[in-house]
Amino acid sequence: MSDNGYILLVDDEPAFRELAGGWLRQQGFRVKTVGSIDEALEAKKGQGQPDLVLLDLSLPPYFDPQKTLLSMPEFEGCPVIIITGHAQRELSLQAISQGAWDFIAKPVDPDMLAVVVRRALAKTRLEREVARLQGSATKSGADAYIGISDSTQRIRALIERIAPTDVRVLVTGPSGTGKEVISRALHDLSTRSKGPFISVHCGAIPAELLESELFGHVKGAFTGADKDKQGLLKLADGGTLFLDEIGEMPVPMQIKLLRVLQEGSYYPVGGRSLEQIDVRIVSATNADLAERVQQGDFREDLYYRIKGVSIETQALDTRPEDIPTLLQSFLSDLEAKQGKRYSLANDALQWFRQRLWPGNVRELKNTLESVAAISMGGQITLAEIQLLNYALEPDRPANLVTEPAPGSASTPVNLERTLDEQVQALEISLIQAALIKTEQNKTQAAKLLGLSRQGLIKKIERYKLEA
Ligand SMILES: Nc1ncnc2c1ncn2[C@@H]1O[C@H](COP(=O)(O)OP(=O)(O)OP(=O)(O)O)[C@@H](O)[C@H]1O
Repeated sequence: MSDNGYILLVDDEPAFRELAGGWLRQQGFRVKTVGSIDEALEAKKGQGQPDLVLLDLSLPPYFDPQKTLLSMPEFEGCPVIIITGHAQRELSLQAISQGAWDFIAKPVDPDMLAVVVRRALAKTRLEREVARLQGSATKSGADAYIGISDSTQRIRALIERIAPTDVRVLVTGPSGTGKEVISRALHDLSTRSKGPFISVHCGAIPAELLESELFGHVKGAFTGADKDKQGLLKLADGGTLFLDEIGEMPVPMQIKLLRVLQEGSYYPVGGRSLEQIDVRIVSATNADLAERVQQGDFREDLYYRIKGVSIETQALDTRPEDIPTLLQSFLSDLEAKQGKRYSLANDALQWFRQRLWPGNVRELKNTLESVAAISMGGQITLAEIQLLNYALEPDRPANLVTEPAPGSASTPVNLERTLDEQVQALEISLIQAALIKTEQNKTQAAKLLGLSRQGLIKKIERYKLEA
């Protein structure tokens, strides 16, 4: 079961602890229940700061209407939701004015509890992300890869783990999802960060030029080679060579690259003296390389050489919760660049969230920049979006909008059905939406959903979704 957040429930009624703890666990939260403030402090020592505290209002001395109403310095920075009896409504309102996030009255309605808890946790997540972004005016290292979704956070953690090692990395995922951002972050956090980061777009260089671009050439090697020229491999010496779109590298070139990776040396085109280099290779592709290997378009031995650790990015449409933080970060970049303030109206934010982004973050960023460019006084509203002729109707299929990813702030809560049943229903509707959008193209649909093609086919079979 996923970990949607860690909740500390403090209540002196054992029956309530058991019941509410059970409901919340069913919703995928990690819950620790304790009967007193002292036990809560002990729990904090053992298990660290919770993401949320649920506190029975009647527990002294933390709630004292005569003094500071709510004083929990030990839990600073973490939202506190007060649990009250009916008679304590006035006090609860006072507690909120003193900094509690919300209150909920006993007898507690499980649906309401889950909604209030999710809202509070979403707020903490956002606040932490804002603080993180503000703390890093120029984002570097893993922080440059922005977002709050589970998959983005996992990728950031992975970058931090593997960057300092010299392991080769293959970054896969749809176009515009930040594969180059990740590769750059791997370099910035590595021991090679003072060395060069050289990026080669293997698909953009004509096949006949790629060899001399990578290996360099000596004077007279071919018509037009009127002087010696260093290749990109040499330029990357002591640093990182980023091979973008490696899936598009012509097979004869793959053989030559394999030799370099095996031996750490190569001959420039037309040259006789062996060049030694020390580079870390990070590769990226939006193709399914394993499939290419099977089709004979990519050499298996090279595939295993470059693979090392794989990082897989997800299509933006599978993680819409990243959109607000990405927009916020891009707007701060624009502000820094242009020395101008921007603000994004709620209706505009909503529009960005409800649109599908087949071009992923690249398209999101470009659209935001276009809209910002024509905004009056930095105010970005639906009017600017309309002026640029974007359709205003949300184009995300209704079930993708109204049923956000499990664990996001507004997931509808239904305790009549088990968590597994609800997760399955959500999976089915997302798969159906992706198949409709891609006109039943399983490879595209799998990409959209951030699954492997094989993974999608298994799910289609399991849920009997074949048309
Ligand atoms: N998580 C992210 N955080 C910050 N910026 C991002 C993120 N993802 C993408 N971007 C931005 O989106 C644009 C495209 O990113 P990038 O070039 O890294 O994508 P890519 O996956 O390598 O695309 P392609 O496969 O087309 O080369 C860049 O401007 C990049 O800064």
